[in-house]
Amino acid sequence: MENSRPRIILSTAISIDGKIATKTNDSKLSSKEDIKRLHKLRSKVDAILVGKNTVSRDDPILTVRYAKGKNPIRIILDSQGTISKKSKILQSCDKIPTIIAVSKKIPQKNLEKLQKFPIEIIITGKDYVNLKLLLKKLSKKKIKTILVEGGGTVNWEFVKHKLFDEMIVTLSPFLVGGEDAISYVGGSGFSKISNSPNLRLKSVKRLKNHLVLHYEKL
Ligand SMILES: NC(=O)c1ccc[n+]([C@@H]2O[C@H](COP(=O)([O-])OP(=O)(O)OC[C@H]3O[C@@H](n4cnc5c(N)ncnc54)[C@H](O)[C@@H]3O)[C@@H](O)[C@H]2O)c1
Ligand SMILES: Nc1nc(=O)c(N)c(NC[C@H](O)[C@H](O)[C@H](O)COP(=O)(O)O)[nH]1
Repeated sequence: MENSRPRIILSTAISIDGKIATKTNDSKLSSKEDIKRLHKLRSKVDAILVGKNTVSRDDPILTVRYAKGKNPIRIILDSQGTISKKSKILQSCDKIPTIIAVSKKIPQKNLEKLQKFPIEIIITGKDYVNLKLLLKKLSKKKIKTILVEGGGTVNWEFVKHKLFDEMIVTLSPFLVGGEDAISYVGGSGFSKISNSPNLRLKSVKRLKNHLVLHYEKL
């Protein structure tokens, strides 16, 4: 099993109270130094993966800009294929390799919209992208390492299925609060602490007021 999927690194910046964005979706938690660290890491992986909501709310481009090195392949989980034509991801897909992972439930008109772009569309899962199958397909494409950059729903899917190897959490010196603000790991959650993946703290790096915590899954 371990060899049939790429190596997965989960990477997120969180507030002290474990949020990844405010209730109005302000997610700028990283400092300049932390962004540089993130871009260096991006330059070392084969692909970056995010969920559809992160694309619609942040409009990321997911390139390497504050470090030297190549851009990884971008992978978006978007079961229904609702990504906007105007998103930076689709607007730059002629220059940066892009994979949109959709489910069999994708409406025909959304599939046709996506097919007009020079991207790869991978269809797995009945209603929702099937992560295990997707990772198997990505492995066959020689994608060996994937940096998962959230958001909370995507993080939960990887945590729930224990489909990761490393976790890098930047603890940012902010308090966000709010029942509706998105947490680092969303979804339905575990009932017992003993259900959590076992993690070993490998290193702690201080970047001024931010702490970069690096864990490995045992
Ligand atoms: N601080 C940070 O480091 C950071 C990082 C990323 C995102 N964010 C924030 O997180 C928020 C978005 O998080 P979210 O939880 O709403 O959404 P998300 O970005 O995790 O996207 C979830 C969506 O992806 C799609 N999807 C398809 N197949 C899936 C699968 N197998 N597993 C999981 N998702 C699948 C579904 O439509 C699902 O609703 C935004 O506000 C963004 O700014 C913060
Ligand atoms: N490490 C980290 N710190 C943050 O403060 C933050 N908001 C994100 N969020 C991850 C998410 O995927 C973002 O949308 C991309 O970090 C934007 O990436 P670009 O600048 O477009 O390349 N990640």
